[in-house]
Amino acid sequence: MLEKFRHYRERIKEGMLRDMWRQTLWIYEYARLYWKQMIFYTLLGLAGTLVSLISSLISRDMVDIITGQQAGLLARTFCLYIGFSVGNVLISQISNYFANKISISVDNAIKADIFEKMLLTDLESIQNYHTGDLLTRWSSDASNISSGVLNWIPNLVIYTVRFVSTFAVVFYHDPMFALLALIGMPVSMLMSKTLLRRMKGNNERSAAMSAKMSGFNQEAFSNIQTIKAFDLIRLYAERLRGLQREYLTMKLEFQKMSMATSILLSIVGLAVSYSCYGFGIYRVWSGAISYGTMTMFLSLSGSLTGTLNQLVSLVPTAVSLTTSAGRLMDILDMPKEDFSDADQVEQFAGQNRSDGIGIVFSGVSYAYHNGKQVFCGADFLARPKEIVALVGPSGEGKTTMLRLMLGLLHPQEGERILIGETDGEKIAVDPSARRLFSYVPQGNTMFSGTIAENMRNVRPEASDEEICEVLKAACAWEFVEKLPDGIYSMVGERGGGFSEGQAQRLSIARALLRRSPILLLDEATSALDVVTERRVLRNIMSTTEPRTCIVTTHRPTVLSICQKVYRIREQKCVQMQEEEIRQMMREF
Ligand SMILES: Nc1ncnc2c1ncn2[C@@H]1O[C@H](COP(=O)(O)OP(=O)(O)OP(=O)(O)O)[C@@H](O)[C@H]1O
Repeated sequence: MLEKFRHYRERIKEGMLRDMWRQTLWIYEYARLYWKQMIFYTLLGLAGTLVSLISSLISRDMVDIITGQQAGLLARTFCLYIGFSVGNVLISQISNYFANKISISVDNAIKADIFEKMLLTDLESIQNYHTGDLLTRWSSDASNISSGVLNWIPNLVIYTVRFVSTFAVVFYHDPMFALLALIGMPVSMLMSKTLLRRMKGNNERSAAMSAKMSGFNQEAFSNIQTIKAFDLIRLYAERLRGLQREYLTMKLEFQKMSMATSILLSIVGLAVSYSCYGFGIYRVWSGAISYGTMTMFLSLSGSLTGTLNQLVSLVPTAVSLTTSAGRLMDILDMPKEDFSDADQVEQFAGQNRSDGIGIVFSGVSYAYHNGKQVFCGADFLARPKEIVALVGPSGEGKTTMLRLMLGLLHPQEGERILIGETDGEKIAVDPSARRLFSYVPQGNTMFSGTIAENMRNVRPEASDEEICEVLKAACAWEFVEKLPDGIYSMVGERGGGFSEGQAQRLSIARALLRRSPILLLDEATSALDVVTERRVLRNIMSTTEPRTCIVTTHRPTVLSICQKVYRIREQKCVQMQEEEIRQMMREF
């Protein structure tokens, strides 16, 4: 016995069972937040069980009164029976209503929590996952957890209580009959053991397949233009069919296992009910029990077998629950961004509101997780209110430098600090300091909604006048004012309905509205003509806000309005001399 216990303890510590245990503890952390809902849900289930048990007892009395084996008031028993049957229906409907209400609110709460935690995850770590995969984990796996949290534990309690109470009632009337109703139990137990092993692998494969399909669909739908332009419709349609075939083969394989399980369980169920049936007839024939008791036995033996199967079916649910928990834990266990310095940043921002904020990098080295070394001892300085350009060949590290400034990436070596006008004031660059930046990344980053909604994403209290003002500064007003709905015109997904240059100007306007002391423009004016580009940059710097501006560019025309130019090359960031800049402009 002790040996067996040690054996199981060892198995729990290593391998699959250890993972399942860890995942169960993780689910428990969520489950305990919703204990009140779970108790309520459980009580509803138990009330249903109680009412249906009482109905069975009344039905027994009723049959016995009709067949003359028991004296009693038929009308009263009949009314009671009808009353309890209606009560049963009402309780099950009310219980469904509350179960739905609780289920949706718990699902919402868990999803909102997981959504926020996913967004707080370190950028580089989370970007290792395909967005389709992330979406599947957030939607399907989180739903699985919420329904599991709510159903699994209460159902375990409800089914166990139902099983024990039904068994007790039958046992009280006829112990032999009760034991007969349980002859299927060893088979069910054996099945649950086999199911546990097989289901774990199946669930993992199934989740990976769903992530693959969701990734494929999401990528295909967001690249319809490219698929059409390269005449890839047939190729993509064929790829989808390939994925569907793979999905079908996998599902059929699972289905075969489920069929075998169901057939076996049904045969056992049939054997049990026929044995009970035969035994019941024998007991009535021998005068040991009444007709009413036999009817009750038959319905309760069915309920016993049914409840046992429901208990067994909790095994695959538990496995799927822990698999989902494992998939979410992969994401949620990754490093999180730390916003604990928010107060310090607030204070620093207040002290430097009128003089502006600059940024200094000293000896910064950075390599991406895949080992790609981008910087090795790089230095950079932008004093408050300066406009500084970052130039360099494609792929040398300009965008990476801006991500390091935003605290989205963390250098392996070196120091990044934000400075005020006087040298004494400084704070470290970290996620809390991100609120001091406005960023216009490469590509189209507008959200779907109106222009005004896009603007108010960064400053909800902005008035229409303020929005028009920044649109003018970004040279976007000239096309927005011609739109029939002005700032209330709709922007499609990823800036749909606007040209690349127009979307860039809208993005710049949005960044300006944020009124941050440091503005980062990552080739944000690349789609504009040279004259508009210069006008935009001049407007940005001529506003009354004390703004430091860092621009990455491939176009030397911008350089003449910059106070400093840094060149990124061979993992270093070096300030260019006047003559070098002039030479660069001449060669362009
Ligand atoms: N998420 C990432 N993981 C691994 N390597 C990356 C990642 N992002 C960029 N890189 C690599 O880092 C290097 C610098 O990329 P970065 O985007 O900073 O260049 P860039 O100078 O901005 O280029 P461009 O002018 O073309 O925009 C490139 O070699 C790129 O392959």
